[in-house]
Amino acid sequence: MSLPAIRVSALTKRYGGLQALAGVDLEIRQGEFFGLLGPNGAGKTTLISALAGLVRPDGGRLEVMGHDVVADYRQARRALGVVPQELVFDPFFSVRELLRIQAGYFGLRADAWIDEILEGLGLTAKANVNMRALSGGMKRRVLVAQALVHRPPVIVLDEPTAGVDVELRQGLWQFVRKLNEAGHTIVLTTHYLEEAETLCGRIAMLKSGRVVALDTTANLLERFATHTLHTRLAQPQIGVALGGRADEDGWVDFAFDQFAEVEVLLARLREAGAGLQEMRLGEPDLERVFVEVMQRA
Ligand SMILES: Nc1ncnc2c1ncn2[C@@H]1O[C@H](COP(=O)(O)OP(=O)(O)OP(=O)(O)O)[C@@H](O)[C@H]1O
Repeated sequence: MSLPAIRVSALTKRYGGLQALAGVDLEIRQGEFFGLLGPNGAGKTTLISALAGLVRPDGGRLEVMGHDVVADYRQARRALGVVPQELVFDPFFSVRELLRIQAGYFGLRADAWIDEILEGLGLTAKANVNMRALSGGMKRRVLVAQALVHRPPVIVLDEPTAGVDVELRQGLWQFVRKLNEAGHTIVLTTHYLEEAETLCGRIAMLKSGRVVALDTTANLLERFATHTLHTRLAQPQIGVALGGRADEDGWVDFAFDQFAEVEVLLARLREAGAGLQEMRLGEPDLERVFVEVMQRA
C-alpha cells in the first residue's frame, strides 16, 4: 500500500459550544478524485482549513503525504495546494506578480511553470492585468493558479465553481481533470452534486462534523438511490391514489427499486383506467442519494 495522500484520524474541533468536527476519520489515496460533500455548516471548510494548518484541531491527527500537519507543518504545507472559497487578493499586483510572490513563499522561481498554468487556465492574456481589474470568475482562476504554483501533489478545491459561469466552469474542470490524470490527488467540495457525480470517483458526505457516508460514487448511487418512473396520465388523481407523487409540470412520479415493480404498477394503472399517455425512466442521481443520506443520518 502506498502512502495515503491525506489521512485524517479522530479529528475534532469545537468553536465555543459548537462541535464543528466531531471525530472525522478519512483516508484519501494518491491519485484519487475525491468529493467532500455536505450541507452548509457540515464542517467541510473547517476540515480543509485544518489540513492547510489554518485551524488548529482540538484532537486527532492530520497527515498530508505522510507529513503531520502540526509537527511537520512545512512539509505538509508544501505537499498541499488549497483553492479557498473566498476571493481575497491584494488588488495592486498583476496576475503574474501575484503568482511570482506565491512561488517566492516556497522559495521557488517558477516562471516557465507559471506560464504553463496561465495557459492552462486561460489567463495568458490577463497575465499583466491588475487583480482589481479582473472579473469574479477570472479572480477565481487566479486562486486556482496560486494553489498550483509550488506543484503540490495534493490539491484541495473548496467550492471552486460557486458563482462561476458555465463556460468557465467547464474550462476549470477540464484543467483539473488533466492535473488528476497527471497524478495529482484532487479533493473537491461543492454544492453542485451533478459536478461531484461526474468528476469524483469516491465521495464522503459530512453532516454536523461527522462522516455519514463514504464510498465510491457508483456504490453510493446503487446503494441509496431509487429509480423513478415519470408518467403523464389522463387521470393523474388515479396515479396519486396508487402512490404516485404529482410534480408541478403535471407528471406523476413513482419511485421503485426493482424493475419488476414497474410491471405491477403499469398493470394497476391500466386496471384503474389512469390512461397512460407518456412515460420515461429517471436514473438514480447523486442529489437523491444526498437527500436520502442526510435524512437517515
Ligand atoms: N471561526 C469560527 N468561529 C465560530 N464558528 C465557526 C468558525 N468557523 C466555522 N464555524 C462554524 O462551524 C461549523 C462548520 O462550518 P464550516 O464552514 O466548516 O462548514 P461547511 O461545511 O464548510 O459549510 P459551507 O457549505 O456553508 O461552506 C458551522 O456551524 C460554522 O458556523
